Amino acid sequence: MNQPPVLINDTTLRDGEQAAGVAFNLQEKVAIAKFLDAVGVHEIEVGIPAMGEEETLAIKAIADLNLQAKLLAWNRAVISDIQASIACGLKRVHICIPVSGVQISTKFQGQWRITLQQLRDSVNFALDNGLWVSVGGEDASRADKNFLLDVATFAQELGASRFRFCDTVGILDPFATYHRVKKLVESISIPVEIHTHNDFGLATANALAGIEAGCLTANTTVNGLGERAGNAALEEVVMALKRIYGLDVGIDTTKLLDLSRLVADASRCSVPPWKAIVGENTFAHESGIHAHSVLQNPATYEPFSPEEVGWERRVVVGKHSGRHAVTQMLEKHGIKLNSEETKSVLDAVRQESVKKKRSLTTKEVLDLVQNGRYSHAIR
Ligand SMILES: CC(=O)SCCNC(=O)CCNC(=O)[C@H](O)C(C)(C)COP(=O)(O)OP(=O)(O)OC[C@H]1O[C@@H](n2cnc3c(N)ncnc32)[C@H](O)[C@@H]1OP(=O)(O)O
Ligand SMILES: O=C(O)CCC(=O)C(=O)O
Repeated sequence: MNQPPVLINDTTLRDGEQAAGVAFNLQEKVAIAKFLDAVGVHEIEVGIPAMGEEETLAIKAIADLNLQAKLLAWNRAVISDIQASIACGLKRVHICIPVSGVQISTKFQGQWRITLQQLRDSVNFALDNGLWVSVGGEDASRADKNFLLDVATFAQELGASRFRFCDTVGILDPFATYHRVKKLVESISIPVEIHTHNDFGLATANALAGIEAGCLTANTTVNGLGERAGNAALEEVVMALKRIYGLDVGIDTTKLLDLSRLVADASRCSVPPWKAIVGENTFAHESGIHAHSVLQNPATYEPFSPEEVGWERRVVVGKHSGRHAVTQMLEKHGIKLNSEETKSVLDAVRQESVKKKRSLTTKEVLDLVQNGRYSHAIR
């Protein structure tokens, strides 16, 4: 098969797990890696071997699975970090160095030459040990533009096979992302990866802008889990590429919901109902005008069919319902009401929904009909 136009390098097991309070155990890490691989994710950032034994045991267990997906571990520009990655049996490493003034002054006391020396030493060490190397420019979005290009060129000259552009604190918009990444892509010959954060709710849009500007890989996480407001969500990037850009990256989208549930469960971070692609309301219709149309033609209010991402469509009855949805629900249960009776059921539904603060179950609607004792109701 030809290589897809864009590769997904999923970092749920690294940046996803960095979300405050999230801690996967070995079994969960292995299950998530297997699922990512099964849906066709091309690369998995499995974690940070420098964290110690618990983490390295999980990473080794994933490496032993011989998955189709390529595995890489995250490292600082520190030789002992690379040694820890090698000890896990990994063949690919990602090596991060800060590139913005604020990061270099805080972490390296402003000594950018030392930062670059550490990068050189760690990349050389990795290459000498036969590893494939990706270099990450942490806080690239706040870096001096020329310095960023110098670092990326330096990484390329050292022998890195990829450079990751990181919008570490999520401060770019898609337009700025496009221009900055395009400049980077045009300045180096190794592929560029986009890594975005969601501090202003723009992570997915910025990941797409990076891809549009020429990135070959996008760093994503399931459910957008990750540091602070999270990362670009795997399911959003994949579906936007498929449905907005017409780019099929070879991922089985029908499994995205199950994958989301697995990660929500393991992370103990539930997904809000309105969350794109995997939120429980994404294919639920309550409003009368919507339900009336969707019952005839779902395309009126759905961008694509629910089955494409593992959902089923739901038309629910609640405060905003109109008579068409209620009539359809009742007729399915052999109940035919005249228009006055339907209106009266709708009034009761609205009151009950406000009281319960949710839509009603079928049984609750049937009970309302029963309690209304409509003479025309046949069962
Ligand atoms: C933007 C990102 O997401 S970067 C990824 C961040 N992820 C994590 O931090 C999660 C896992 N981290 C950890 O388990 C630990 O922080 C470890 C094992 C990596 C390091 O732990 P410790 O040695 O206890 O150091 P601590 O975390 O307190 O401080 C970080 C150290 O790394 C240095 N450092 C930070 N980034 C880099 C880098 N890219 N390259 C080299 N050194 C770095 C800091 O300057 C500091 O150095 P110092 O100990 O000499 O002062
Ligand atoms: O991989 C890197 O270089 C840094 C990654 C990261 O998590 C970030 O910058 O937000």
